[in-house]
Amino acid sequence: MGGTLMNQQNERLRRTMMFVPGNNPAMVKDAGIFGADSIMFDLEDAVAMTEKDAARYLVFEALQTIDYGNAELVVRINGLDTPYYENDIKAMVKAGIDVIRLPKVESAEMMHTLEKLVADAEKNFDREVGTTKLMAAIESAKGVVHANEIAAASKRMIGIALSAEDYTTDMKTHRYPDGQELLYARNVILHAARAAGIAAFDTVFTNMDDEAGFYRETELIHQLGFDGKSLVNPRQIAMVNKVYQPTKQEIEKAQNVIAAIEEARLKGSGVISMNGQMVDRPVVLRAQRVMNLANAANLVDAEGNYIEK
Ligand SMILES: CC(=O)SCCNC(=O)CCNC(=O)[C@H](O)C(C)(C)COP(=O)(O)OP(=O)(O)OC[C@H]1O[C@@H](n2cnc3c(N)ncnc32)[C@H](O)[C@@H]1OP(=O)(O)O
Ligand SMILES: O=C([O-])CC(=O)C(=O)O
Ligand SMILES: [Mg+2]
Repeated sequence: MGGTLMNQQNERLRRTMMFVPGNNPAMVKDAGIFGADSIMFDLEDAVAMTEKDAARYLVFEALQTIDYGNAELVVRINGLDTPYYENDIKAMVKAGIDVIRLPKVESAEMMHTLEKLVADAEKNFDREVGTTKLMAAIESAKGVVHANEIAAASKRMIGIALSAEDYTTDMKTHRYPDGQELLYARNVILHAARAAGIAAFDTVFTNMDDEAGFYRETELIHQLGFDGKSLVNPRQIAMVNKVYQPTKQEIEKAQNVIAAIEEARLKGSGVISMNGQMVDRPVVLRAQRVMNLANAANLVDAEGNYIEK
């Protein structure tokens, strides 16, 4: 079973992974001020062919000079079928990027190719081998069919993401408000990620004027169990955080569960009854995730009291 009590407590939250076009100096400069859990510099589809070198150079410089605080730094490199990915990998590893996201992944072999190039770059640029983490974007039927092996392709994997714009094109459909066309892919990707013990990310929502639609989609993927979502705009960050923020009642219940299990543990037991409800390991793990989310949303003070907002 994935995750001990300890690493659940320390789990890095990845609710919001915001795309930042790698060739836009103003956006690259300010990307850290919006509070995204992960900032994802894009060298792929947000960047025109004529701008590929300029974007790589800009992101490389930004990574050396700008303080992005606690945000995880991710770069979406160009695909393995382009002339750009090798230079992307070298520059990003040299700059010390946290995570490389490979787009349009269809097999574990593609991740192995990436891993080999990343390891070579780490050796060349004196970075500790294994420190650059990887993730895969699944954007086609073939990618969905191979999601299990992709998710388990490397020890460096931190997550897999659904990329619904390319995926719906591949499936000869398009995106509908109710998301029925994505239900299978979402569930496959989520199960592949959970089975491999890594994170699952939902896709971007591109209609900036449809707030109700954005909330509807975010509530759905939260209910399914996704860690979070790829985003295209800073305004979407607060909306995702709102959906992922636990309620006062959920927080109080989680605190009671954690207190009860501590008491049980002191008595040498792993299970206890709380108001007639059995509390055991899975209940405790869920409670710890609630507290992790509550702390990230600054909803509890140092004494554990709920902060009314
Ligand atoms: C299918 C795919 O591959 S999707 C992934 C690739 N796509 C992208 O990376 C697109 C990223 N997003 C964007 O470029 C923009 O948000 C757009 C084009 C969608 C909308 O642009 P706008 O209408 O100008 O956005 P908006 O008015 O909300 O911008 C407000 C501020 O946030 C900034 N901003 C907007 N999006 C981003 C972003 N993704 N990253 C950083 N800053 C951003 C704007 O520069 C603006 O800053 P300012 O007030 O200092 O001028
Ligand atoms: O990763 C994403 O959500 C954006 C993307 O490339 C796609 O939807 O094709
Ligand atoms: Mg895509």
